[in-house]
Amino acid sequence: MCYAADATVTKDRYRDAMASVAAAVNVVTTDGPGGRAGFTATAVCSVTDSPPTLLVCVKRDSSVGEAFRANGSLCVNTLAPEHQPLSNMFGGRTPSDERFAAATWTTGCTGAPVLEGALASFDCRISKVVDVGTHAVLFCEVLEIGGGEPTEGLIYVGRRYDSVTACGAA
Ligand SMILES: NC(=O)c1ccc[n+]([C@@H]2O[C@H](COP(=O)([O-])OP(=O)(O)OC[C@H]3O[C@@H](n4cnc5c(N)ncnc54)[C@H](O)[C@@H]3O)[C@@H](O)[C@H]2O)c1
Ligand SMILES: Cc1cc2c(cc1C)N(C[C@H](O)[C@H](O)[C@H](O)COP(=O)(O)O)c1[nH]c(=O)[nH]c(=O)c1N2
Repeated sequence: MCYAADATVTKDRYRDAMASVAAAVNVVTTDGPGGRAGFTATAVCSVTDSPPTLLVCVKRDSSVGEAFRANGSLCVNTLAPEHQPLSNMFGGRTPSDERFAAATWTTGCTGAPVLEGALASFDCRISKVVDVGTHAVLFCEVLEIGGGEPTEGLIYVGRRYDSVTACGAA
């Protein structure tokens, strides 16, 4: 039985292990009094369907984090394989206006940009924020859902992109 992390559980060892965990890729957006912002996130997961709630983890020292807190709302846009270049743009070092110019957007009920062609989009009110280490965990109540039938999804695994085909899809 162990009650404390052993010395081998370093930040690098943790990241190396997490790199082997395949994850869906999302562009998370917001707009409002705190300004428009968006970033690529794999740290997104479903929490409960009653009320429909998901979570998003965002680095607290990132340039985008404050806009999400200030607006109190966001949209999770789940990416298709053709969105890989968009994922790289929203993944850092690209000015915000250039990120948004690279795709077509509509506006969700919260005012957040909704990506045209996203596999699914979840427009949400941020219901709770919990700071854990370097990240803020944003719990988000889903207010509006968009998107079509899933066919192929973009995943990130082994520090690179790949795609998966949904069972039954052509
Ligand atoms: N949760 C996150 O914040 C997260 C997730 C994926 C990628 N990234 C960022 O994207 C870039 C490329 O990542 P990579 O996968 O090629 O190599 P990497 O070695 O930086 O990350 C490997 C894996 O560790 C996890 N991870 C990375 N940074 C993290 C962080 N700060 N907090 C919690 N988990 C983290 C992710 O699952 C990631 O896929 C890096 O700058 C990385 O920080 C961040
Ligand atoms: C594939 C992939 C996956 C993630 C990221 C990157 C990439 C390439 N990044 C990093 C994040 O997108 C990047 O730091 C943003 O651009 C934040 O804005 P600034 O870095 O401050 O411009 C990221 N950041 C974060 O806070 N939570 C996450 O889940 C992820 N996931």
